[in-house]
Amino acid sequence: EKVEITKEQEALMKLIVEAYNKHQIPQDVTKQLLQDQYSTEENFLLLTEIATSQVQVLVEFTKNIPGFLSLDHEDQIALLKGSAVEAMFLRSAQVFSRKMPKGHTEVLEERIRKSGISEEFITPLFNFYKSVGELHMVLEEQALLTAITILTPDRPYVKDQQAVERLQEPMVNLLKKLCVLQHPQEPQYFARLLGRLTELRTLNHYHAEMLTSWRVNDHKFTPLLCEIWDVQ
Ligand SMILES: CC(C)c1onc(-c2c(Cl)cccc2Cl)c1COc1ccc2cc(-c3cccc(C(=O)O)c3)sc2c1
Repeated sequence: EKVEITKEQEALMKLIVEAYNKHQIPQDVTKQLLQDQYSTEENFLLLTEIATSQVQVLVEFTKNIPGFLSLDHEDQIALLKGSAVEAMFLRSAQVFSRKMPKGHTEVLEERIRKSGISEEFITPLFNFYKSVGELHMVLEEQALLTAITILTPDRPYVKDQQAVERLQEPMVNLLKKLCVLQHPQEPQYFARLLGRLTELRTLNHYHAEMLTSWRVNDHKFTPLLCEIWDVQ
């Protein structure tokens, strides 16, 4: 039967996409990727600055998700802390899937490869970027997938999981309809998108190890990253 987006789904879509477009890392931060110092230290500092800016952007985007601010305040924090790494993998993955202006893609890859991350994490990290790139997600899908990731009910320390499910479910239903409408020739596209969310969960584990190895080599993070990642 014909797939229809309802008026209220249309309104939800508009809110999520507007929030996603409104909250972006400032150009002057990402433009620094093009500067010419490429030492491991310089790359780490640059990625730390971008990640810090990304967390600020993520918090603002999350506050615009309908219903999020009505959740229990401690649950709001638990959702942000639990999803930050996954949301940043999604965000940085978009850079690799769309051809960034002025070759951001190449310099970002170079800087990530030479930022003190051990080889064992580089492989799964770039496999994920490749698998997201192959999906050629449209902006609506990227925005919804980020909101769905943030609204994952079973994050550690979330008390009222049902309240989070009630916010996540309409987003998942909307994304499912969008996928059918955007990719009619690919019925399994929605399943492939959700498969990326599963892959994101495994990347959380790798990221925890990345943080430990950086800290062992006495790398400093910003106060915001220390707070969201419970380090130092
Ligand atoms: C603290 C730091 C060393 C770190 O620790 N782990 C990670 C990480 C790494 Cl490596 C990979 C995945 C996830 C994490 Cl969390 C990072 C760096 O995280 C980030 C986070 C967001 C973004 C957005 C970018 C980006 C570029 C150009 C354009 C745009 C754009 O949105 O236009 C975005 S790069 C970037 C790097």
